[in-house]
Amino acid sequence: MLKKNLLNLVTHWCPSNILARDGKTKKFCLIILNQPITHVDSFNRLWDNASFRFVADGGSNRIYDAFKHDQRILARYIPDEIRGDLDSIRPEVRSYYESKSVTITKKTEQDSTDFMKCVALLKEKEKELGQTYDIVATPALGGRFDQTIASINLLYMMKDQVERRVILVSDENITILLDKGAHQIHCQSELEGPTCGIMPIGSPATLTTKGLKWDMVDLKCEFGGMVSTSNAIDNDVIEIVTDSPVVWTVEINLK
Ligand SMILES: Nc1ncnc2c1ncn2[C@@H]1O[C@H](COP(=O)(O)OP(=O)(O)OP(=O)(O)O)[C@@H](O)[C@H]1O
Ligand SMILES: Cc1ncc(C[n+]2csc(CCO)c2C)c(N)n1
Repeated sequence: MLKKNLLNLVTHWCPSNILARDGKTKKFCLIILNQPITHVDSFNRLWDNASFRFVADGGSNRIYDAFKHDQRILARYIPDEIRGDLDSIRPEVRSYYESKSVTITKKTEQDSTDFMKCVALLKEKEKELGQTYDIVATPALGGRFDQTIASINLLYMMKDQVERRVILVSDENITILLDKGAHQIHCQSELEGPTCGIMPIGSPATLTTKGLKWDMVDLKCEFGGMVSTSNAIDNDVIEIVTDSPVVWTVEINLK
């Protein structure tokens, strides 16, 4: 390891496990957001690897539209629950999932997005089950910029929940938040890479890394100065030490 934090703790990550075909990933709850499902292969892998599948309001239209060409295929993608303010789900989509006995719950608070309402739903389920699940949300990022920032903000809101991880999966990327401290990211070349980025979105961060094409040594990164974009994985294990939370993103590359 390059450097260690005061407690000598290193956080280990292998986020691309969620896309593995062998289902070796830790249990997670998949939350489907309202963006087009274009990469069906990665969507299928996430669906199959998930323990629960919750849909944020208009995300239901996206599943329906992606698979409606074949009723048998459509019937393979029945979520556990649809939740949100329900201003986006189309009537025929609602009827379809109601006919499949899916619980559809309306929540109208005006301070939380429908993505956040699905996170609240998971917390309710966890209380019942006495177990915590990681969260994988897809298709996340892209589309409306305010929604994209709301999803990144959710990573920051959840960062102190040390028992769970939150992973955003967009068409081309896996994105997570690394809290201040030392991290090892285990990369799988059959699932991800080569391009990656480390972005100090919440505040400036001083970074030391090992395993990247452009490594950093005590380098201050900040908006208005250096932000490590278009970097590349150069080793199976990436080591990162940061004094503030940073966003890690890596390109999906299924082989
Ligand atoms: N245009 C978009 N770009 C990126 N993400 C989106 C977009 N629209 C929706 N989402 C994500 O999908 C979730 C469900 O979307 P929904 O169908 O409720 O649309 P919305 O009513 O515009 O969203 P919200 O009510 O959460 O502001 C949102 O909470 C957000 O995380
Ligand atoms: C300061 C502030 N800015 C924006 C909103 C609006 N808003 C944020 S999340 C949400 C729910 C969307 O379904 C809405 C309407 C707010 N409440 N407070």
